[in-house]
Formats: sequence, structure tokens, C-alpha cells
Amino acid sequence: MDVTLQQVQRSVWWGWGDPANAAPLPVHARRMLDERLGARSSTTNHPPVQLDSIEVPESRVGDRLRSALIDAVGAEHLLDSAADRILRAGGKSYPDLVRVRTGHLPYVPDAVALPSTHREVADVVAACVAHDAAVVPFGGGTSVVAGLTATGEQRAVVSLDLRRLAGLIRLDEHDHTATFHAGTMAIDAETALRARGFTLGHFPQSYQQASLGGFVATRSAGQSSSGYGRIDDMVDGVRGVTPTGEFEFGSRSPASAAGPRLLDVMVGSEGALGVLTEVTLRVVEAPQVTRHTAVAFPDFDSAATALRELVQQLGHDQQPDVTRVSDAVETEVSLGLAGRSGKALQRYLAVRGLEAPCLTILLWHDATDERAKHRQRRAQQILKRNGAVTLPAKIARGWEHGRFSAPYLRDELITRGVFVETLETATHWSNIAAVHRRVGGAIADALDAGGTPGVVQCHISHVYPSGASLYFTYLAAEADDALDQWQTVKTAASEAIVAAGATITHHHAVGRDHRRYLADEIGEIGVRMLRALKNELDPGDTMNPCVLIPDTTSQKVPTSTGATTEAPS
Ligand SMILES: Cc1cc2nc3c(=O)[nH]c(=O)nc-3n(C[C@H](O)[C@H](O)[C@H](O)COP(=O)(O)OP(=O)(O)OC[C@H]3O[C@@H](n4cnc5c(N)ncnc54)[C@H](O)[C@@H]3O)c2cc1C
Repeated sequence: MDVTLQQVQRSVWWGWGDPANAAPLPVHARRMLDERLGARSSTTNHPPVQLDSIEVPESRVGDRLRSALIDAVGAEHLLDSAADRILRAGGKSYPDLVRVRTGHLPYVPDAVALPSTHREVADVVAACVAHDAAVVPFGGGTSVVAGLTATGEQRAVVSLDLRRLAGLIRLDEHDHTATFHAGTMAIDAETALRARGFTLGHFPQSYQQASLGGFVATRSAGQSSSGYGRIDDMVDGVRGVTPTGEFEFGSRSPASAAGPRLLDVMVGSEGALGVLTEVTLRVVEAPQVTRHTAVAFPDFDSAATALRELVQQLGHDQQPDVTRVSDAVETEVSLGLAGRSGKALQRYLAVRGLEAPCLTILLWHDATDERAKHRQRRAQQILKRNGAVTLPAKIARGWEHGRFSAPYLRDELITRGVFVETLETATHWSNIAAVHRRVGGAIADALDAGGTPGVVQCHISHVYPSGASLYFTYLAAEADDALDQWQTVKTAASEAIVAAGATITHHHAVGRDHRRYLADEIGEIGVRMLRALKNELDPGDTMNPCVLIPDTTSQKVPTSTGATTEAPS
């Protein structure tokens, strides 16, 4: 079964998707974690608390706001039960999950509005402006940067859940564009497109739970970004609502010189400037075949060189559509988790002289097998030149089949008392090795200093002619104060990213967690430009008030843990 078309129910309140889909962690994997982390994953058990035991504050929605919201969406689509509010109290980052699983929620929205049309969205926003409430747009709810929390707000906060604003509006098979309501879940969009022979080609790991509006609002990047581009490359137009007016940008022509591209202002705006209600995306004909390559490189540097040469020498239409290189630690952990077959592979690679191999997965999608094979052969020369050892293609097929299952594993690890988190950045090729070393080192040092030495692994999965992203995953035994442990490591890693001259986020967005580092990246004038946009479009600070834009008034920025820290001036 093609996993990109496999329907999955919306996430359980304490974790990911449908827990029935989770495969239990094998005993050998638990043993490995205990040995490597000093965790006690076989005995420690941290199940989520009971949903009805979580206390939520009384809703601050007053009678007048309530009646205006009911006018906007209808009484049956205005929810305020504790369960409905808890479900929208955050995204799916590690701290979000720790908080909800322990029942300690510093933020829950006061009500949930479920509009089904552009007009209803406009009416909800207008009601919140009129009655001084904040609005947090909620797509799939998979944010990992605290993009869905409005901690510290003194006003009522309305979660604007866009799940009813869903569906394909039109597919233009001639122009290869598709317009969707922004709340459409990615998997539903892909299913509708495939039925007509098209694909979006956008498959982030969160694909089974995320929405198209969320992708555009956060500038996401999918696993096939090498071939299809990131969501920014796919957006052709957006329609939406701000507190001071409605907008429609793009869609008129494939390109334009009519001033700055205002469409881009809304792409990555994270709900802080307005709500996207429709998105028009470029689509392509769905591929008929996929060819798979798995190789191992002797070290991360040769793997990175090979990727650079693939993208620079083969060009956009010839390079692989999926490109993924694990560093030596990630490879070792993956092979360890695979059990006997992983060990056998390790032995084989050692015989071939690869003591610390870097596993690499490449996928080619194409209209015919002949074309895909031709591209694959051209790449082989570059891979070989950089010392790649060819592995069975079934390893790449296995990765493809399990590509959306890691979030289930995360849930199980958390239940077993393991601290597991990811973060990402990007930089130019000339800086890749240094950022890999410095950021990985900062994470490892912070874990060591906290008395919970861990495993820090990394992969490259998005490549460009001038550079690539680096995606770190780290695991350790959970400390007594899990949120403090998370914050310490996150701060160390973020500071290392800034010091190394890389971007604070390649695809997870700014949210709350990264906004105090944004000024380092865009400068004081960049912050002023963002704030001017905010003041113009949302003078009452109604829209998602705690994300994206550094708080220049107080210099205090709350973080994911709910703590308040000094922002850089
Ligand atoms: C396990 C896991 C794996 C992930 N893998 C990837 C990955 O591979 N690549 C990647 O790029 N990201 C990844 N993410 C991050 C996340 O899935 C993306 O940021 C995604 O784009 C969010 O989409 P969503 O619909 O869930 O948005 P939400 O989480 O609901 O919202 C995200 C932000 O966008 C705003 N927003 C949502 N919809 C709208 C709208 N219609 N109008 C205005 N603002 C809106 C929200 O207010 C919020 O600020 C991952 C997350 C998890 C938990």
C-alpha cells in the first residue's frame, strides 16, 4: 500500500495519530537505549494522565463575544468543553507532549470556533477584534515551535480550527494548478489530486496530520524537496483575512514584476498577520515509477560532498527526488534498532572498510522506468567517486515504507521515560561540517552538563545548489524536570546555530521558540519591517500574538516551557 494515500485518524490528544498504528519497541531496541542512555526504558512508565483529570481554567469568553461567535459559525460549531480546549492547547513538540501528558497546561484556548467558509472566518476574526479577543489559527496542530500557544494572554483566546474549511475548489489540469480550502489535510489533498493523475509532491514527516494552510503558514519542506521543491516553490496564490481587510495575492500569472512579491509576506506568516483561507498550489503529473538506491559512505564529509555534486552537477530535473544522508551516529542507531539485519549490515560494511558508515537513501520518481534508471545511473558515478558502497535497494524501500512512523516511536519513548527531541537548521555547503560539529557538540555538552549524557544524531534531507539542511535528533534519559532539560538543550543548540552563522529554522518555522533569535538573522530593520506589517494588518494584536515577531516592547519572550527569558536587544 502506498503510505502517502493511507488514511489515518486525527491525532489522539496526548500524542500522534492513531496509537493502534504504533509498532511496539522491540526488546533489543530497549536494551540498546538503556545501555546508551542509562535510561530504564523496560521498567519506567510515564503514561498520559486521564483526560478528565486535567483541570482547565474557566473560559474567558463573555456573553457578547460568545453571541458574536455563534452568529459567525453557528452554536454547534463553537466548542468550549475541557476536552475540546485541551486538544487545541498546543502542537506536537516534546514540551507540548510532556505538558499535555502530565496535565500541566499553562495555556488552553477559551473556546474553539470551526468556520466552514471564507466569510465565516472573516466573521470570527471581526468578532474577536470587536470584543478584544485573540485568535490562534489551528490547522493540523502539528507545530513543533510552540506556534499554537498564546501563554500569558490576559484576553480570551479563540482557537480557529480550520478542519471544516476543507476540500479541493478547482484543479486546472491545463495550467497545473490546484486551489484548496486552507484547512484541507495534506493527505486528503493528495488523494484528490492522485485520483486525477496529479501530485503535490509535498511529504513532510508530519504529512498524515498536517494541513495545506499550515504548510504555507510555516514554509514547510517535505521529504521529496530535492525533486519537487519546498512549499514556498509550490505556492501560486493565497486568499485570506486580516483584521483590517481581506487579501488575494498571486494566481494572476506565473510570474510578475509588479513590485515586491506580497504573496511571500503571507507565506511563512504563521497566523500572526491573518488567516489563509484558500491556497493555490502548483501540481505535477504523478510519477508512475520509483527507483530506490541505498549506499553507505565512509564518513559524513564524503557523503555531503556527494550530495553537493549531485545537486550541482546533475541539475534540478536529474537529481534524486528524495535525498537523505544519516551521519555515523544516526546510522549506528538505525542499524541497532533494526536488530539482527542491522548487525549483519554493520559487519558487511566493516569488512568493506567502513567503520563509521553514513547510510544514504535516494529515490527517483519518474514517468517511465527507463528515465528513472537513466538518472539513477548518472548519479551512481558521483556516488562511487566519493567512496559509496552499494547496499540492497530494499533498505531504501524499507525507509520509504516507514517514513511516517517515527512520531509513533517518539510517543513510546516518552512513555518509557526517554527525552527525545529534534531541531533543524540550514547553511551553505562550505559551512556544513562546522555547523554539524558545533551544533551537535553544543547539544551533547548540554546533555552531559545536565547529568544525562545522550545520543546526538543528524541527517541531511533537503539539498540546494548552495547548501543543505541539517536535522538533529537527540535522546537521553528524562531528567526530573523534563521541561527544564528541554529548555537548556534548546537554548544551547539555538545559540550554537546563531554563532555558527546558520539559520535558526530551515522548515519548522519561528513560532515562539525561535523568535528571540530572529533579530540575529534578519537584523533590526527586518524586525521593524515585520512589526510595521503587523501594525498595519493587525493593529490590535489579535492574530496569534505570541509567535514570529520579536516582542520589541517588553524584551521578554515566553518560551515553550512557559518561562520568560530575556530577548536579545
Ligand atoms: C512528528 C513531526 C514531524 C514533522 N516533520 C516536518 C517535516 O518533515 N517538514 C516540515 O516542514 N515540518 C515538519 N513538522 C512541523 C509541522 O508539521 C509543520 O510546521 C506543518 O507545516 C504544520 O502544519 P499544520 O497544519 O499542522 O499547522 P499547525 O500546527 O496547525 O499550525 C502551524 C502554524 O501555522 C498557523 N496556521 C495554521 N493554519 C493556518 C492558516 N490557514 N492560516 C494562517 N495561519 C495558519 C498556526 O497558527 C501556527 O502558527 C513536523 C512536526 C511533527 C510533529
